[in-house]
Amino acid sequence: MAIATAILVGLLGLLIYLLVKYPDRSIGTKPRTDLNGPKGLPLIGNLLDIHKNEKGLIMFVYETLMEYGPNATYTLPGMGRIITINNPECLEHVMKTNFEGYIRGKMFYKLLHDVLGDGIFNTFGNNWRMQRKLSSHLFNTKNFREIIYDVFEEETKKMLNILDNFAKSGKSLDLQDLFFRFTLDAFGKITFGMDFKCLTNPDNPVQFAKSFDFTQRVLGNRLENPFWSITELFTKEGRKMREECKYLSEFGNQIIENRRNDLEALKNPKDVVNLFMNARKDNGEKLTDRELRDIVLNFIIAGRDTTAQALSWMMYNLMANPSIEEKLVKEVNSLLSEENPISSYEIVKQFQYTQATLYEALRLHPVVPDNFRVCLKDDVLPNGIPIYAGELVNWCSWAIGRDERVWGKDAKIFNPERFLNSEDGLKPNQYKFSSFNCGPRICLGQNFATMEAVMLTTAVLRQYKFEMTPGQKCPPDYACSITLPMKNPLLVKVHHRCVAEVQTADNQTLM
Ligand code: HEM
Repeated sequence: MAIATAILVGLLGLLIYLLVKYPDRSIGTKPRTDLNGPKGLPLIGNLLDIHKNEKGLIMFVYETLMEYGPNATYTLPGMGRIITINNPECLEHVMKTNFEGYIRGKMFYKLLHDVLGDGIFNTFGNNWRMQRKLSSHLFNTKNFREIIYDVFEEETKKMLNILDNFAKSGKSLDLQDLFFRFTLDAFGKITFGMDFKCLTNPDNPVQFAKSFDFTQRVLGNRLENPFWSITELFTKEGRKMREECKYLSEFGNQIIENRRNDLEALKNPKDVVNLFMNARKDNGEKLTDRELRDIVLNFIIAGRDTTAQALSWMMYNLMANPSIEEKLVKEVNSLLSEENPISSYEIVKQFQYTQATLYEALRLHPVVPDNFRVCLKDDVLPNGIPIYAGELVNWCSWAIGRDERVWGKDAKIFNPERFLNSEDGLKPNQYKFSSFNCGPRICLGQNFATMEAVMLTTAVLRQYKFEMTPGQKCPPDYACSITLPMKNPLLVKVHHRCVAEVQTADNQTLM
């Protein structure tokens, strides 16, 4: 009894000590009186501030940016102190000038490892350099001409057929789901010579896609739950996560095994799997099957989800802004025709207004909305703010896209012309427009995704017009994920353009 009482008193004493030591911040963090930021609670810092926000972390960071400016600070249990770098100068410093000084860190590595393993998204240092160098071979002009364009054309034709059926039947269509099917089919063919048949068998749910979506959702939840590694041991979600990760891992292994047994496919020098199978690491060894599997899965995430979400947000914004859609269709009609209904490789770059519309959708709905790095060695930002080793920096492209200090008074308005009228045009400053990331880790697939999205939207919008079915939330809610999918289906009616009714008033509500 006496021992129990002594332990209880000891624990109480420890709790009081911790409460006094960390009165407004998460446990283990040092105070930063030189920085502003939302006051936190004892021991858990700003954890509840994030959870009380419907849009979670991104809205919390946005509100912090509005109230305290681009370099504010907050704390979270498990993550420690986080300093925001929501301005182009600081982002450039972290992502380029002192590139070697910041990494994603052990905590994020562990959080993402079940799904991303040691693939390109989740590695730093030599492993990253090797994967980046090899991956970049896929994106050369020759490949664009010889493989990528042909696959996009073939898949675009399938999309046009599907839309034709929906226009005739008058049934509602989930546009977001269709874009996910399109990008997975196109990407599977280009990178692994594999047809997932998502477009040709629309009623047959692709288990791989379902598992993938589930794991993305859980990764999103993990970002907002510092205790995920414990809670997932006991929850249904945790159990399912382990099952789905196992399925994905076996799926990736199967791709590698099939390839090893397919002598014909092994001869294709441009295929991503082959590229990596033949590659040598710095120590001269070949990659293991496990390493190859991680690379395959990372590529699917990169190629499927991102572009499908960009297309969904672009279409939503066009439906909400008919005058912009009208300008885009005018451009389409000036370059495409009955005889040439799909853009050729040669003219795809001429769809400047369409590309600007895609970038504007990504400016306001960046598919990687939030990002973090851990500081390895004490550092100073260009504006004199010190960052100490172990502290995290955080930038939120979603919040930066809405900041008038960066984008001017109309920051929250959907206006593709801002790209065309600016000096940089369609090559915007990557530290201001960070939707494709920035610095040496800028997205390798930017041109790939741009070409895919422009080819598809121009062919589709020349012939069809979408109308949102009534009763849906505008703008759509975000699903919990590490990327930015819509929470609910994007339901539309499809009309042949010639008979479509013309709407007049733009609805630019975006927040
Ligand atoms: C609209 C479409 C896309 C957007 C907005 C986008 C955006 C991004 C972002 C923000 C990152 C950085 C992620 C991070 O590590 O935090 C990234 C990295 C990457 N993206 Fe994309 N991406 C798109 C499409 C694609 C496509 C289609 C591919 C492949 C064909 C691709 C390949 C990659 C690769 C390989 C990386 C890793 C780069 C590295 O860490 O060195 N992306 N992308």
